[in-house]
Amino acid sequence: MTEAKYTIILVRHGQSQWNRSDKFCGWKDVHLSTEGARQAEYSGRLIRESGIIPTVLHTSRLTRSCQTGNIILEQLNRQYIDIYRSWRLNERHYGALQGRFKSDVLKEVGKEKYMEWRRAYEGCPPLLEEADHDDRYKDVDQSELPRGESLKMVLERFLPYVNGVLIPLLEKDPSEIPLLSVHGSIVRALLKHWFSISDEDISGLNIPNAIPLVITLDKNFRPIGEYRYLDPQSAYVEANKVAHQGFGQT
Ligand SMILES: O=C(O)[C@H](O)COP(=O)(O)O
Repeated sequence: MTEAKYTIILVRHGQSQWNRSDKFCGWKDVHLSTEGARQAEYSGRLIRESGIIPTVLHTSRLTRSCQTGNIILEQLNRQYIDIYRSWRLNERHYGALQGRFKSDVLKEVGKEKYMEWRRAYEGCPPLLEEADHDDRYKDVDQSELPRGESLKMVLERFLPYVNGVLIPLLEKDPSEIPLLSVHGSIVRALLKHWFSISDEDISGLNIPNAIPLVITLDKNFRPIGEYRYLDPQSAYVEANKVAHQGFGQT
């Protein structure tokens, strides 16, 4: 049997205020809703009960991912651990759809286009004229900042973080357990990459808010078995709600 060498915990942030109102969010810096903060607490409890205790936190530069990570660490009484933050862990940039109600976009462009923009691996939403030149991205080569992205583009900008930060940290100390408090598209991109999910199948994968999932890797950073949610039943129910966003039924 292949020996497990590394363990990684991934979690999508808790419900944001725009998740609650079914608006495209992307790089807009929307905070957690009250329910989202409660979900993040639950996430922390699940991790505590699993006994898989993170030793380092990675977040994006978006507040909802930072808030979720902080709440989880508070639940674990581990607010002292190191935190790494990067724009490369940001949600997929939703281009000109950001701030629009999902139901309005669905009505306007029809189901096929709507699903292509939301879920097709190479489906890219209409681009913004200008990238987000926010202070938090001041150290980033401005030509790298997206104006809208497909999941494929997310994977391309996220992999340098996996190979340049995440993996080297684990190689240095294999006992580290990183917690990635991130976004739906980052979780989808990472699962696609590590579990070789096809372009077609990835379009059917939806990620629930704030249900942690655990991945075990061998010494060559190849996954062992399947990834597993710490609360599979809730993950199933909540992922189904995500799938139906915009359709007026949850
Ligand atoms: O950015 C957003 O709007 C959400 O976090 C993800 O939205 P999606 O599930 O429609 O891709």
